[in-house]
Amino acid sequence: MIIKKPTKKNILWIAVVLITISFVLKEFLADTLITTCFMLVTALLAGIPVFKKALVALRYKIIGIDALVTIAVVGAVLIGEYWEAAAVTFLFMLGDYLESRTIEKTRSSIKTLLDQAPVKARVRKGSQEIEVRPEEVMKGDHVIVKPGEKISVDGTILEGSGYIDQSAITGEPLPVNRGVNEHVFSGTIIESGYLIISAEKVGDDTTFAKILELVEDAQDSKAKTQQFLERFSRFYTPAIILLSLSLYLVTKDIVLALTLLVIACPGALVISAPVSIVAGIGNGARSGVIVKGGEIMEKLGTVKVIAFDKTGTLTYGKPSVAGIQAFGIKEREVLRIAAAGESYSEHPLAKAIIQKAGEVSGPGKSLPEKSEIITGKGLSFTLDSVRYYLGNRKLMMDQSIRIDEIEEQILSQERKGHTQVLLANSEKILGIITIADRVRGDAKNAVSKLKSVGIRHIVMLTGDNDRSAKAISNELGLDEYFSELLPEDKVRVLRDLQEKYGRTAMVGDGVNDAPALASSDLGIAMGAAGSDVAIETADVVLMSSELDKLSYVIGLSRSTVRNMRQNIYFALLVASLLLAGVLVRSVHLSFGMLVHEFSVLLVIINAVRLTGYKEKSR
Ligand SMILES: Nc1ncnc2c1ncn2[C@@H]1O[C@H](COP(=O)(O)OP(=O)(O)OP(=O)(O)O)[C@@H](O)[C@H]1O
Ligand SMILES: [Zn+2]
Repeated sequence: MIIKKPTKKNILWIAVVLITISFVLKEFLADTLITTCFMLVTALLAGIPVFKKALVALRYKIIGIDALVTIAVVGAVLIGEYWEAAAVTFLFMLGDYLESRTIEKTRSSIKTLLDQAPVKARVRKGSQEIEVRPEEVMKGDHVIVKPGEKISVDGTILEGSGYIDQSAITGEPLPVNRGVNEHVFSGTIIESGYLIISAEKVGDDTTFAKILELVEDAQDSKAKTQQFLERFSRFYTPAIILLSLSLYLVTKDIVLALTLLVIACPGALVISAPVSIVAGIGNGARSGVIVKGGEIMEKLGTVKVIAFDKTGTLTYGKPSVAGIQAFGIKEREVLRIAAAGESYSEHPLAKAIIQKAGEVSGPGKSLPEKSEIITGKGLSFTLDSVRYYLGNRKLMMDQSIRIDEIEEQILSQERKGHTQVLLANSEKILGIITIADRVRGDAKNAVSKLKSVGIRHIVMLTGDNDRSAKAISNELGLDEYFSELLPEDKVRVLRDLQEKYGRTAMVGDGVNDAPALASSDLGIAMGAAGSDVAIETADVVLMSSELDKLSYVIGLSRSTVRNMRQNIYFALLVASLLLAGVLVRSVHLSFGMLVHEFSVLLVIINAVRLTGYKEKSR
């Protein structure tokens, strides 16, 4: 016969039976050999795991809770307090079991995430469709997804379109429409429609896998408070042993000394901070906000200043050409030259110009012979042996190209919030391309919500011109704006803000603002789904581009910190009450253990409340 290793739960049940029999015997038979035997067996059954753990901890030079309990139990047995020994070990075991069950709850959001992981994929091989596991899909495979099915790779749609529930990645509750050439993510569900996707990232490289990994790491990383508590308990437990030893030497009361050992277990205190943080981070992850660890969770709640990048963050970052003016050449020619010049640029302005040129004169365009990007100003390039300059007024001034005749006109467009891209040869201005980007629909609301949660100073940093920065700043009701900044200027401005107002968070989209994100007290990347750099460098990652998530995550952070404090104070209170009780001799060994385990449980249950945190709607 093969005996299966009994589960924790089964051992617990056996212990329940044993302790009940012991109790009945004790009450009705008083102290007989049988009674004692039952008590000892209970203590042994429930005590051995504790003893083992204590030994393991000792090997790492840690005297922990398990050691305290072991000493107390062995002591109780030695002085003939068998019932106390049985009761203490049983209660400790029960507490331990309930603890691990409840802690599971605070991690439940990770489980929800895990449940969303795709389990199968359908791949087209030749004319056949075969079903494989997601990790077997190769880059470049054509993956087929039907309604109700989960997408198993990150990739681009080759054929078809549909409504996709992206909540697993971005936390956005509403499905989005995606069609040919658009990007889709693993872990999302296609609600209606039919897609053929070219797999670009598979297995552990997908955004979904990255999120999971981040959340897991985040839950392990320790908050300051938690580190402090751990250091504290490293000295605390040996101190308690010394204390109860001296208590014994003074009073000669061994029961008193042993009781002190048990009730002084720092159990509730040690887990008070981590359970809150795990629950808080989990809540965020479910809403598409990844807070990378406890320390950041603690910092977030105390942010005084929020600095937004403009392009792509406060605006949609999808500018389009709103008008073209030409001086001495055709408008089409201005566009053609500009588009050729932008060929190698990744700048959103460049994309707008190239797109417009494509619409006007169809695909197929010329490439520049030499092209040079001038950061924060634009670029210069050579096309058909002519040297051109394309960019803002600063660029033209550097080249001593006169702009006074068109100055008034440029300023008036800029006051409307538009960006003016100027094209010139080495002598004069040839054209002006007016480019408009729209402010995000939820930006204004997000800013006022941030004010209502008490952010003192909200500012915008941009490389764009002063007039359009001002227009947007006024529209959104920002406290201040800084314009015409080079990337290194953004870093400097952030430092000034930090000095003047305190902890500063920088919100960006990760496009040309990475240095700023990295140098602020807290870097918050948004719309990060799909952008690995942003996901990796930022401290807080908003998977979607919903700006409202900012006030939500600040509220969450404050609730988490409050929850953590409640737990710590509660644990300290219980510990000191028990200590007082022991010293006036009204708390017994097993009762002390009962209260102690109960307080641990309450601390966890308090943290579980956080998993249901929602932002109050105003
Ligand atoms: N490729 C380009 N083509 C034309 N103009 C450019 C180009 N790159 C930069 N510029 C000019 O330089 C300015 C500053 O660019 P920069 O990339 O520093 O900021 P931005 O991305 O436009 O704004 P933000 O800082 O809000 O993201 C732009 O507003 C534009 O006038
Ligand atoms: Zn930017």
